[in-house]
Amino acid sequence: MNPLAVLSAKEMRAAEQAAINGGVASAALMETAGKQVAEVAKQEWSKRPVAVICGPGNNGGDGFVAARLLAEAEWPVKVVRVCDRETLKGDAKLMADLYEGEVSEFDANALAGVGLIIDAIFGTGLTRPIEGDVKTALEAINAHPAPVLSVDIPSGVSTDEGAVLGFAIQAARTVTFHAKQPAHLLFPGRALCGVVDVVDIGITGEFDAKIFENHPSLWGARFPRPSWMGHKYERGHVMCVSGGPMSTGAARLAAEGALRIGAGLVTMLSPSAAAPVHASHLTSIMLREANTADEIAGHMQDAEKSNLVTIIGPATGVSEQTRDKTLAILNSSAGAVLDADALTSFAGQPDALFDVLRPDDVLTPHTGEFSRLFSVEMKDGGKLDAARAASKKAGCIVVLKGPDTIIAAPDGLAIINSNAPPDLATAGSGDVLAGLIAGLKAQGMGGFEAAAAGVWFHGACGQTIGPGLIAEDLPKAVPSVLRQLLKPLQEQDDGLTSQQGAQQQ
Ligand SMILES: NC(=O)C1=CN([C@@H]2O[C@H](COP(=O)(O)OP(=O)(O)OC[C@H]3O[C@@H](n4cnc5c(N)ncnc54)[C@H](O)[C@@H]3O)[C@@H](O)[C@H]2O)[C@H](O)CC1
Ligand SMILES: [K+]
Repeated sequence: MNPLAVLSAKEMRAAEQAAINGGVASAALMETAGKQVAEVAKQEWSKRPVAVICGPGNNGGDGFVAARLLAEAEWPVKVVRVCDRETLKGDAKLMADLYEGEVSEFDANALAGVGLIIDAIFGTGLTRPIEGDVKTALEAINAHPAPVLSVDIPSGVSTDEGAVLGFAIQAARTVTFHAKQPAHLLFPGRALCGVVDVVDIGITGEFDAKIFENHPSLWGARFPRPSWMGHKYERGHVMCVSGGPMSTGAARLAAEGALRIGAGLVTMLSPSAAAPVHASHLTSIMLREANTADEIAGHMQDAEKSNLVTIIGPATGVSEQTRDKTLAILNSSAGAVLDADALTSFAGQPDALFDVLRPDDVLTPHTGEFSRLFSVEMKDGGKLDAARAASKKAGCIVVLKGPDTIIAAPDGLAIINSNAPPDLATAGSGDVLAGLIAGLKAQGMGGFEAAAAGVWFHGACGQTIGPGLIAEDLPKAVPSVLRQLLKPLQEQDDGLTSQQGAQQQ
């Protein structure tokens, strides 16, 4: 299975069942899961009194295994149950029976003197909000100074959404099995996991995953690279529609993003009144006047020949005019990246936009713009489903921005990004992102991959700069990230060339 695959709770159960059908004993999976938890505890922490808190299901079963193995390794172990003994069944009961030490019920003294807490209360089987005695136990764990190692997922976090169901554990580290689940990548779940270790428990076989964690290995092979014999006209053209004279910076940030990521030509389409402002800033980016939707349409005419992709939205203003300009782009053969005001200009009449979007167009809303366009209220944990549903509804690629940006395609595929530092939450940062995506699309990447690669680049540039970052820094950081990304790909090429040379000799 692709190591970047992200499985839902249901898919995880199906993968587990497939392994069992293939001849692996379910108790063996649980034994390995518990063993891996104990191994992580031993690797990460020195020997110390540990409390293993076990819940009613198989997550608790993993906890009993970890407790037995840590006790065998002579750790002082205390097992505390947050359920009635009778509720344990199947493999969990078997593992509870195999644990020979004392098991107590959770009370005020349960955590006295412990230096590590293993949270094996709930995993993928959490179905309802945490309340009552269980909540009291979770509160006591969070209030205790010892670090928490969560089994599979911090108890209280919903696997498929990363939302807190009533109350949740704050872990220092989380050991999960076989593959990550959405909650390990989506906030607030991701922050509650601490460091996530994905460990092998012996589940093999292919799985047709629909969700992936963003990484160059998903799209690196299709990432554009300049060739020796190529010229700028083969590297695509990005046009960027500017706002008025007092709002030109956003479009310039987008244009710079597009040029830095490698688009061969970038042109600013500016209202006449704003053209002098741009003229005093732009050097390698071309400047053309375009005041109306018709004039924009005129610039789109040779779109196919130059592989033109047009960005509209950054500070273009929420207006009928922006709507008409957007429609002019979508009714041409130019590709489109629609951001900010271009999206909000269709709030209340989204079908006028959805009817003309093409599958490869890219929308890049932040949560507020998304809610306005798709008329949905965003709740904690609703993001992944909302982005996938929106992509289907709009019939194009949707990039729902945030600390855990989702890139969704109409066929249900989704990528969750995980490399964005919080420093990226700054004015103009999203404008650069629109430019990066358009620049990659103009160079021939499909909308979905261009969006995933653009989002990853944006995060990597943010990491390169770090604290103090302003949006103007992002295009400047692109070359160093490009160098890092293309180096291994270049080495692969060099390897191939030398192999071919050897074969020819
Ligand atoms: N995926 C794998 O291949 C493996 C997973 N393992 C572990 O198994 C758990 C999932 O186990 P499951 O029994 O399905 O669920 P839980 O242990 O999370 O708990 C279910 C249990 O809890 C009750 N319950 C649910 N919500 C609440 C609530 N809010 N309050 C009280 N009680 C609640 C529910 O009724 C059930 O009784 C997975 O996470 C892994 O840790 C295997 O061990 C290895 C293979
Ligand atoms: K847990």
